[in-house]
Amino acid sequence: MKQVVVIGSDHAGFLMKQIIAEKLRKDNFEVEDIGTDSEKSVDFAPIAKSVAENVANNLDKKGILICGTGIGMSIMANKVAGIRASLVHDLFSAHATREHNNSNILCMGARIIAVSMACEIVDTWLAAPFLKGKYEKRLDYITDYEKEHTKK
Ligand SMILES: O=C(CO)[C@H](O)[C@H](O)[C@H](O)COP(=O)(O)O
Repeated sequence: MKQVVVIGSDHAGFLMKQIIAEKLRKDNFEVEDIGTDSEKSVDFAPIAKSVAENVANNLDKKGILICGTGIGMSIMANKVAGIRASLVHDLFSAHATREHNNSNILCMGARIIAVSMACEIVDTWLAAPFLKGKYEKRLDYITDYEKEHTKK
């Protein structure tokens, strides 16, 4: 079965999102593009919320969020229980946040890195495995916190 990647951006990340979505389709991923659909100015938070809730409702999926810096997207996405969104602009972090944090959403800033670097980061992040073991125990603390504080 194809790995599903849910992708979203605001206006600042739109062009990078289009290139990454196309690249992922060529690489045989199933891409769910939730917008935005132009460079017209839009708010980042509803898009981040939509991608994060989509991934949280099906943890087999992974998400990618792109805005100018990736910061606003990561702040919003990490409010959703079950989401571990990582702001990444280098290959070491792309690999490490999968191995150590079981990151399920990748956030990037289109005003910070070139598209070629973003594509390399996406490849690295999608390919890296979660190492489990001691890293799983550390994440359990966050999951327990979410369970205690999430309204039912
Ligand atoms: O939300 C952001 C910062 O965390 C993103 O970088 C946005 O893309 C940015 O703020 C958009 O800025 P603009 O002046 O509205 O183009």
